[in-house]
Amino acid sequence: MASGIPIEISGLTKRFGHVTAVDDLSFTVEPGRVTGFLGPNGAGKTTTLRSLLGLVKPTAGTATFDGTPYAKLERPLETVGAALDAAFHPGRTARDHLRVYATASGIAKARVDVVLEQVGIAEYANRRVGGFSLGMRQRLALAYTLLGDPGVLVLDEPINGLDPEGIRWIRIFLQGLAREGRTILVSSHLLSEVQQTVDEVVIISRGRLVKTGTLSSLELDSAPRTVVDSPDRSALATALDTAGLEYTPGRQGFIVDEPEPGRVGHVAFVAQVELNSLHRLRSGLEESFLQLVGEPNGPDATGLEPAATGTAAAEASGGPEASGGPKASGGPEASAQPEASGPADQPDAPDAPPAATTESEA
Ligand SMILES: Nc1ncnc2c1ncn2[C@@H]1O[C@H](COP(=O)(O)OP(=O)(O)OP(=O)(O)O)[C@@H](O)[C@H]1O
Repeated sequence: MASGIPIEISGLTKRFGHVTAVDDLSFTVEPGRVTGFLGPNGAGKTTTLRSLLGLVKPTAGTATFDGTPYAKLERPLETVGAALDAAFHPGRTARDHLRVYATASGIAKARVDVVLEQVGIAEYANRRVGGFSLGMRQRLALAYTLLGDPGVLVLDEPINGLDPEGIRWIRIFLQGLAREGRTILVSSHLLSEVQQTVDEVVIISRGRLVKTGTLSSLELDSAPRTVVDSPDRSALATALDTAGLEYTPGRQGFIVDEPEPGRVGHVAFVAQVELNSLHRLRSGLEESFLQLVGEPNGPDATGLEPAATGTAAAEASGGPEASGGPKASGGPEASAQPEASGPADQPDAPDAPPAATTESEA
């Protein structure tokens, strides 16, 4: 096995005509762990990966493997295994599909059966790929990436289309490869899809970096808050204001920017405000992710509907923009999403290698 080396993205920018797909993006992916490359549809993930693999020419910046661009790698397939836009000849068997690439790359044919075994489809080696399920195709694409036993794997949405058993399998498989010291970069538009698989996350939105770090650091961002309600919301709002607690009104009460319900209860007690609800609200990882990429799940991602404007609570709290609400980083454009269309330059050519080699610019 080739040793894992870092993937280095530095100041990467890619414009297609007037569309800025990737905007001054910088991050590093280290060996020995599985890194999730996350962002909603159209965020620029595929463009970044294609830049990394030399399939599109960056407008600015670099994307390298420990300083070396893909095109300059001496033995690319034995350094980097990449599955982007996997396309298969439907009439060819899984074994033949891999043999073609092994032969073209000077890789021993014996590797074909090794990798088919590794990804768990050895028993289908002589079946035509045309009859494969999406999950089997995903495994075949993965087998291709492993042909050269590379130290780096770059996988675009490898979990998409897998059933729960397939997801469990790929999680254990990728983590095993990472523990061997490989660098594993896995893209996905759904955090929930990869959260069991990845150790680190790189999150982008509209071509820009919004967060890098461990999955647990993202968990910290989804800090718990307290939901509290009273028959006298106006008095409760005054009590919260007096105590300096920040909050957002919801139909089921106020969502207070305070993790300890006991503290909120104490504030109400001191102000002699009767409560009829007091509990902790833990927002999920997925919500935290959606906040980061500027896609809050509705006006009140907590699941609590906002109070009608003009109620005592809303007035007392300063209305729906009061702090204590979701900390979306997307600003006023948070809901404006770029078109979710993928590159138009990915022909499903039956004989094309999994990494297509064309580029079109809008
Ligand atoms: N070849 C191209 N020509 C024109 N625009 C493109 C091209 N490739 C990508 N884009 C645009 O660049 C933006 C980023 O697209 P990209 O496919 O990189 O995002 P993504 O995060 O991979 O999304 P998805 O998960 O939907 O594939 C989108 O607005 C897309 O329409």
